Amino acid sequence: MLLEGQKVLITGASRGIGRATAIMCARHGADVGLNVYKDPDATADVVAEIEALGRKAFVYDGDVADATSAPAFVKGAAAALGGVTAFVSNAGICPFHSFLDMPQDVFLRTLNVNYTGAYYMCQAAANQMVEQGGGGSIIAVSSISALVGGEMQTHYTPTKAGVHSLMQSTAIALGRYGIRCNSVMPGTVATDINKDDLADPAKREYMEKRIPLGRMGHPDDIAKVVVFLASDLSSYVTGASVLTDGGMFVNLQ
Ligand SMILES: NC(=O)C1=CN([C@@H]2O[C@H](COP(=O)(O)OP(=O)(O)OC[C@H]3O[C@@H](n4cnc5c(N)ncnc54)[C@H](OP(=O)(O)O)[C@@H]3O)[C@@H](O)[C@H]2O)C=CC1
Ligand SMILES: C[C@H](O)[C@@H]1OC(=O)[C@H](O)[C@@H]1O
Repeated sequence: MLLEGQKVLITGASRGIGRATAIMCARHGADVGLNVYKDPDATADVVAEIEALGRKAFVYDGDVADATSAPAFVKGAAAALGGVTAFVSNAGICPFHSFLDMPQDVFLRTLNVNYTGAYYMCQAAANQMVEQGGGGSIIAVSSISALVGGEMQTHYTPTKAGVHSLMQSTAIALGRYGIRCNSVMPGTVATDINKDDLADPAKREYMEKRIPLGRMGHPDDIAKVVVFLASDLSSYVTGASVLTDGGMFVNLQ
């Protein structure tokens, strides 16, 4: 097991990549702090899976875009689990919308959840790790969309680039405390975030044909990389990004 004795906190842990990451961290020996939002049934399911693995689970239900959520989640989890050794900023939304008529509320909500919320959460986690001493690992779930664009994602792709850049700068700011900061960049993973978009057979076929490995990602494909970045296997990795996309990014022709 790669995370024996670790205390890993994950935002957006009720579904998709966050859920898979929480369960995989527990499989690798970690106790898990789960930030969830408006999804009590899904949360109960994740907690049950974690506890069935013999690990502890702490749940904090709060909007990452609300500045009070970050200290409440981190401090609550640290008290319940006995500290924080790794933090995964995962929560995110992608309400596809055209650029020219992008409603301000859609733009601002996407920015506040995907970037501002990530900033608050990573800052709270870092302060907890500094207070504890002993270093730690902060992982932001960025995206292939940090590197390329999307016609219906003009509000979204900059937030993914933002969290990637945040990891580069926090890696510098926190290195002296032994805290590593890295991003994982998933390609396209079939989850609720893109359920409607990928319901279009033509879009789904286009995306799948771009992927040399011949399939879209599964949430576990991303969770494995997060476990690596949280573990001692990545002890000299900081300020880095791990593109995890089945080869989609490099596939021009
Ligand atoms: N799926 C993909 O193809 C890719 C995803 N990503 C990134 O991965 C991350 C996870 O996405 P994915 O698992 O696919 O999406 P899902 O929609 O499946 O899950 C998103 C999770 O984030 C939570 N969440 C949403 N808004 C908030 C909020 N304001 N506060 C707290 N939690 C919130 C959701 O909780 P609730 O259920 O209550 O809404 C849910 O648990 C995102 O950051 C996304 O940008 C990056 C590249 C590709
Ligand atoms: C929501 C998208 O389908 C998904 O999220 C991203 O970051 C990439 O754009 C993926 O395609």
